[in-house]
Amino acid sequence: MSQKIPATVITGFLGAGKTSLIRNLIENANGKKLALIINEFGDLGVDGDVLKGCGNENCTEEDIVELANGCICCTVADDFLPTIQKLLDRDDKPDHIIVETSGLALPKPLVRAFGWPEVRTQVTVDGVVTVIDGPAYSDGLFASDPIAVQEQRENDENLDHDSPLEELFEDQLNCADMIIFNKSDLLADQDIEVATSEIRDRVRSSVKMVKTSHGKIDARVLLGLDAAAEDDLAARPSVHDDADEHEHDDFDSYVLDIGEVASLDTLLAKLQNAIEAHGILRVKGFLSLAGKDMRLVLQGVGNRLQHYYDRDWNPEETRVSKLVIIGEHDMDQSAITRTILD
Ligand SMILES: Nc1nc2c(ncn2[C@@H]2O[C@H](COP(=O)(O)OP(=O)(O)OP(=O)(O)O)[C@@H](O)[C@H]2O)c(=O)[nH]1
Repeated sequence: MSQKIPATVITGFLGAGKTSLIRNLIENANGKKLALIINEFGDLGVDGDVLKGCGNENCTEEDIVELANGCICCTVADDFLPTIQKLLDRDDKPDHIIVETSGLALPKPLVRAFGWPEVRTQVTVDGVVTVIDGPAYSDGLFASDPIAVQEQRENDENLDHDSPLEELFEDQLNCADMIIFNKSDLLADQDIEVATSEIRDRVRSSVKMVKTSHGKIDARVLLGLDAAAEDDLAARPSVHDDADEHEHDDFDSYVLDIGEVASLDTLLAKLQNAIEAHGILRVKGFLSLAGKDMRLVLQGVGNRLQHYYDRDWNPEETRVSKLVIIGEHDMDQSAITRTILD
């Protein structure tokens, strides 16, 4: 029998740096031919577009498949399985498959799908890599709020989990073979030490931990973990093990079309206000600026906004300015829109 193709599952919360890690991997693949399956929460397909912009021969546009119909963990049968089957049916098979889950996905149902008979004979999960947003962890974003949890429990006796963010974080840690503690450039050494030692206490002793900036890590460290995670599910407990599927009702996203931007500074100030006033978790998209030939990529994680020009607008494409906005389910979309557009 021919050797199985290794697949790496990259998981981690919204904006942790998964796409940055993959971009770095494409550029340093040591000649390996990669295929990417990119799953995104929100309808804009920003990550896929950013990665296609790399233009690298290790990973051409045809090697990148986007799955934008919600979280991969809940659409494995409809989306993931046919996609991977198509990759495996190709004449020029990839050397390694990388799957980027959405920041809200639970990794375990995806790993379980690799155990399905049609897949397991041809592919094995080389490793589950969980990317952590270092500063967000240190700011306590994933820590449960014991008082709030207790109050929720008193109102709902069936509630058996912590906050949605804490719960996701726990699942992503429990499933990991490797933890990437990212954005270490934004933290002091002492904070990194405290955070990484807390995290180490929460994961299996075999889990490797690496700190990175901008997802820069040697491909030889990231790939080749040889975990066969699909055969090792029992060691990866999930708070959702007893549920058929998990609800994404805790989170919501919408796309805002803001038209041509006259002043980037004004827009950034309004966005900052909206993020702070409405607890927006993630903003990303492309902007058309008046008088500029290039497309601007805008990325917001928590209250940190970044932007850069990625390429010229093509003469045949319509210049649009669209942002996907992701927050908890009760975010007030019309108030957010007013803050940004008025
Ligand atoms: N300062 C700093 N910024 C980073 C680092 N890694 C990623 N970023 C920035 O964080 C933002 C989000 O990075 P992505 O790589 O898109 O994160 P992601 O996990 O793919 O995001 P989602 O797919 O939306 O969940 C971008 O603006 C990146 O440039 C890092 O190590 N340091």
